[in-house]
Amino acid sequence: MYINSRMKHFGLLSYLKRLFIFFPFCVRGCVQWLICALSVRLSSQAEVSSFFETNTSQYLALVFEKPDSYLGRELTLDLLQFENISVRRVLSTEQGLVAELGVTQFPSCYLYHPGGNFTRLEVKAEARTFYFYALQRLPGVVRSGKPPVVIDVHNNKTQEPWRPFNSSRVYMADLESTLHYSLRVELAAHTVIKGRALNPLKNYIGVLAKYFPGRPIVMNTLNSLNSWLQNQSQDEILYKDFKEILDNTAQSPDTALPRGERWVACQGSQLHFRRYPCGMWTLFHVLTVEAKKAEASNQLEVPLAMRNYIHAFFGCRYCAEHFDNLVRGSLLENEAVLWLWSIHNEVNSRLSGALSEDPNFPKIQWPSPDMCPECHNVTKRGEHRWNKDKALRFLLSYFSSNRILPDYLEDETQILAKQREEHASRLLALEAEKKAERRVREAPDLEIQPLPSNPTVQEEEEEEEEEEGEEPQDEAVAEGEEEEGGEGAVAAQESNPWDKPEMAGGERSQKVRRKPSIVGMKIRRNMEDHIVDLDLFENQHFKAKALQLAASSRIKRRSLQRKVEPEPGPVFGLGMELDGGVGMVGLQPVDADFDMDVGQQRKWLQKRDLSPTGHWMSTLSIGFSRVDVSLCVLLYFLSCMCLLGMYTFFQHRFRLRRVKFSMS
Ligand SMILES: Cc1cc2nc3c(=O)[nH]c(=O)nc-3n(C[C@H](O)[C@H](O)[C@H](O)COP(=O)(O)OP(=O)(O)OC[C@H]3O[C@@H](n4cnc5c(N)ncnc54)[C@H](O)[C@@H]3O)c2cc1C
Repeated sequence: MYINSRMKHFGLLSYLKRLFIFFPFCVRGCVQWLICALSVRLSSQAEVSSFFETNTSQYLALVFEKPDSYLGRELTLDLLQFENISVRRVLSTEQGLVAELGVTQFPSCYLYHPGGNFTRLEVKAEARTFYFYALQRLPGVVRSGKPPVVIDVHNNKTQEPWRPFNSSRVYMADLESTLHYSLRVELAAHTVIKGRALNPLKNYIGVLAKYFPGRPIVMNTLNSLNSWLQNQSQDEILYKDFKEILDNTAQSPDTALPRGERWVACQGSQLHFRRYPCGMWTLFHVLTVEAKKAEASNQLEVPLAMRNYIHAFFGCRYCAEHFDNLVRGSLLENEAVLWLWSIHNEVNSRLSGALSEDPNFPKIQWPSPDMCPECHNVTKRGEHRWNKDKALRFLLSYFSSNRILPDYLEDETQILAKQREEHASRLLALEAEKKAERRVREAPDLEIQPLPSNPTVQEEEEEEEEEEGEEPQDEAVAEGEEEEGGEGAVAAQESNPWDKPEMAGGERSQKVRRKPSIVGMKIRRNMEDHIVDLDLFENQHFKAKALQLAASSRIKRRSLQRKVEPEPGPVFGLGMELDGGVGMVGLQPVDADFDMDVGQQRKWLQKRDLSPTGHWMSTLSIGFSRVDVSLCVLLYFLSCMCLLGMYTFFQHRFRLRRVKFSMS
């Protein structure tokens, strides 16, 4: 009996649970059906002729079809989220309109313009995909709430100059920019690369050295990185050692990877759109195609290297997780080119209309019917099918190394000259430092004070707090310095967002240790000192930048507060919120002068990604000064007192009334 009732109870519970799970889907289905039923309208000649008197749409798309066709309904649903276009079904039985336009083919689509004229929509096949693609690309048709960004072709001071490009070609400048970003910025967030992250790095550099179709100077760099990595027998490497090979500090001839980013086909209409993630996709498509052409014995080498690199290092952890799940769920076919293409299309379909989508470069199922009409097939029932053989042929040609355009590339001799200059100035700085140290040693009466000559923003803020009579809160920097190479050291570096871009690993700790001698010199600077103290100069320069940045980021944070904060969205490298995030800060800062460096990226990764609690804490405390908080507490206290006062007042009145009542 008891068991029976328990069973019933259990059955009811599981029923409720199921209901709870499926309820949202049922509601969604019903809502979609309702929307469809309400918005799919049959049009008559009378309605069409008066359409523009009551509507502000720029176009009216008339889908002429047989009564049993679903095309008009599907297109109405597809285009519901677009502005400036309306869709109407016109049945073949609607004699008036059919005769007026002389329609003989069902289905077919006609556009009705405000001027009163009709034009037939030309598509390769009378099918949903083709119609949808053609209609959403009509001038003026935009996704609701996403107006296209007007690209200012003429350079304005805050944006990079727009580089005109051919949208059906791949550019080497994008690929080199991706390498620069990946190797100098993304990897630099990891002071020590060890354990399970080391193999992905080795494989990534391995496939780059094998298949990257780069210029000789870049290939020399990739090859030296690859052989250096393969010779590392320990299970960890320091990023700063990796960087020395990358920057060719040994000055091997004709070896360099250009610095900086020059996005061309991966340019976005705003600085937070496209760029590095676009470059990453392009790079991996190129590598898979090159591996295929080289008839590599292991066709999975590139997809696996990509998956593991993304998993271990990709700046947008949210994207990496999604990608991981996608790859796990997909069949890693032997045909790597097609595999990556279909995975990419799945990502495109998920992100279509998301906040991270550049309105000027909408996410589509790629290649579009315009780019490769033969890649698209339509079944007899009007369904879309990919022609995979044609798609493979298209991909092999599109990403082929001999079609990659060299436009906008920095000249090789310039790159090498710059590298030599940098090397020379680095040597000069080292020499200056050594001289300074020698001077300190030779002058024993010098008072050595280990003052930090490069205060971080955090330290600045602490100083401010100390001035206000409060204790500094964070001692991570000091602790980190003591534990070089350990977690503390990482924390110390991560807590300093204004580190120089090329400073990583134990380098900073070493620098801090060297400081006393230089700081000591600072006190006696009045003595005619001809040594150029580059450290001091750089410190001042970075400090000024840091303060400027801190001010601008404070302003940004305050303005962001006014927006609705969604769930913590994915953080892309330097803080790009994608796919449901706010989409506020890009891979490149909004101000071109504002060089986001390694330290900043570390701070972003640490604050916004690696530690979700930290993210929320920082989100909660954004923009509230101590005065705000005190005012809040004061107001809270006053309202409590007011409530208490009212309560006692009414209690007193009621008591008086009760007394009066009992007396009478
Ligand atoms: C591994 C990975 C995972 C990501 N996950 C997310 C995520 O979860 N959320 C998020 O918001 N963003 C994510 N991104 C970023 C996102 O996919 C886009 O890269 C970014 O929004 C820029 O889009 P885009 O318009 O430049 O085109 P991209 O999708 O970056 O494509 C770059 C270029 O590749 C070509 N192309 C497009 N589709 C295909 C295809 N199917 N096959 C071959 N070539 C194609 C086109 O020429 C296109 O211009 C991810 C990026 C990567 C590399």
